[in-house]
Amino acid sequence: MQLQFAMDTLTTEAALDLAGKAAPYVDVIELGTPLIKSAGLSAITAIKEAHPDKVVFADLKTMDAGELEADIAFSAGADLVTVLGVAGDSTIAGAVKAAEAHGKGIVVDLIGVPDKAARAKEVVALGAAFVEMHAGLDEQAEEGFTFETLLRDGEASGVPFSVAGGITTETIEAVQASGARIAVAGSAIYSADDVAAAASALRDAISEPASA
Ligand SMILES: O=C([C@H](O)CO)[C@H](O)[C@H](O)COP(=O)(O)O
Repeated sequence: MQLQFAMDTLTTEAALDLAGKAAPYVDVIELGTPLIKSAGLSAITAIKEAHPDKVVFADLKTMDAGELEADIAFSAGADLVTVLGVAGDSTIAGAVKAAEAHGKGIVVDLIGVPDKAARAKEVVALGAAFVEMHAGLDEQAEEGFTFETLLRDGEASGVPFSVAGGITTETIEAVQASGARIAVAGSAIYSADDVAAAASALRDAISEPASA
């Protein structure tokens, strides 16, 4: 299983600093939605130029204009771009068309999708590289939140999936056991006093070596 670092910070400078500290321990560097909205597409270019050996993930969460939005993110340097699973099939198909033109990939974020396992099958059939079983920051803050359902949905989907939703060193082993391709960790790394140590601890908690 691979480790993805989601940077929900607001400036390119902060993102470059975080990425520099965490990069030795992670496979995928994600520019979070708030970062891209705040700093713009140039933040994607800056991260890719600083880390050309890493997979750069642009969390656009596109809902419409799939081909256009994906195209501008790939042109800026992204390797993977997200489209929302609640978007229409034509939006996802358009984003996949842009990915094919660039030789890159679309990830469908299933945040807010009621039946994640069923939608996962549909969007992979449309050409998505994989899906993200995701509970967002607001859902995580709701009373009684548990991400166990994300793991069950991932297993039930039968398609390649990542998991995001407040993953920590205490929970990452369960994510791996679910068969996830990638564990996405944001606040567990960027909110830590020692960012490098937090990323390293998550890496150490993954028992199998990183694979492509
Ligand atoms: O995608 C995310 C969220 O919607 C804000 O952009 C987070 O990056 C994702 O949830 C991972 O972060 P943590 O939940 O803090 O691990």
